[in-house]
Amino acid sequence: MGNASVGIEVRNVVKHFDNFAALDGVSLSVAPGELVALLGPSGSGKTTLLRVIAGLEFPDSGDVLFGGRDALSMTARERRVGFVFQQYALFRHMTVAQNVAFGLDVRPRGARPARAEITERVRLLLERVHLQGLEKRYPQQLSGGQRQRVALARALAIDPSVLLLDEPFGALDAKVRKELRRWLRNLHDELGLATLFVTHDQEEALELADRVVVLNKGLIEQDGSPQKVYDSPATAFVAQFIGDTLTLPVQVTDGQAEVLGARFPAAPGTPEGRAVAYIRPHDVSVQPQGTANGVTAEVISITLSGAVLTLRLGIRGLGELDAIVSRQDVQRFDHEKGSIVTVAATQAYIFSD
Ligand SMILES: Nc1ncnc2c1ncn2[C@@H]1O[C@H](COP(=O)(O)OP(=O)(O)OP(=O)(O)O)[C@@H](O)[C@H]1O
Repeated sequence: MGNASVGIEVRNVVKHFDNFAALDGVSLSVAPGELVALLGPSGSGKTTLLRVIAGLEFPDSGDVLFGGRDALSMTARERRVGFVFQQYALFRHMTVAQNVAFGLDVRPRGARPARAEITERVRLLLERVHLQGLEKRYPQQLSGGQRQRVALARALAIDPSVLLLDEPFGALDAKVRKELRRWLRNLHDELGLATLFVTHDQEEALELADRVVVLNKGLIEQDGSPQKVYDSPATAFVAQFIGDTLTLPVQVTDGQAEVLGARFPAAPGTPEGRAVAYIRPHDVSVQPQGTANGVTAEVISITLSGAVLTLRLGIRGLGELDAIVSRQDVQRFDHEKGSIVTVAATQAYIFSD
């Protein structure tokens, strides 16, 4: 270990497959020591962007810089990218130690460290990913989470200049994913590399990253802190993609629209007239009828979802809407199936139709 970490800069990258623009002019940067999540739905271009950065795909136009140097003129090997894939990345017929050593073993003789040095490096790497003692196991003798940690150790073995992770926890169950998220965050902080982490899981992106870049159809919709992306979605796509939003039709007048009894500003540039309000179930308040401003609704069902309850509400003329409320509120207000309640939005995002 020991090569200085470098930042990644992507400038206006375009990549077509036939006539289809997988990347349609993408710019982003990842500073040394920064962990950036690239978040987007399936097919939005996330993997393509990682492959362009890694040197596995060549862009039609645009630039990729590592530490200010033109990376497009370097081969994939010269870029020294640590890459972790979603799954199937380990060699089944090789032990854990052989898998981790792979990137060093395949180097030409002059550039290959001595056997003893490789063995020692593998030992240190396995310690770093908390898998010491498992050198002789084969991948099928490991849990999914352990396999991905081996994959990370293998990516680190080449002493990478940057780290690219393509849905590394995508195939794991929710509990393991959460544990590995924290573990990865700590490891990233120790390493101080520029890390770009691809995910389609908004919760993972918001919890893990210093910055979230939302990609849709080959274009960046928003690039900002997790809080900014969550609290101030820049586009209708981000509003809809983050936070399990519900939509309601609204009318914009004087740059505002009434949503469930309260007025909220429309996004800058939203034309007057028909528009769409995006509301998160957490931003819907449910009170006993007549005790607050809002609209009248009927509780259609109540579902327990962990520490909170989801109330499905029927609003005449508008349809159905979910509200997430605390158990205390449900008890305090005595909400039950069939109750008539007053519903109000505490936050809403309004974009053109
Ligand atoms: N080699 C290729 N040839 C043709 N089309 C491709 C190729 N690679 C990717 N694409 C297309 O480019 C688009 C972006 O693909 P990409 O794999 O980058 O998306 P993604 O956001 O990583 O999706 P997922 O989350 O499903 O992996 C998709 O429509 C895909 O079908």
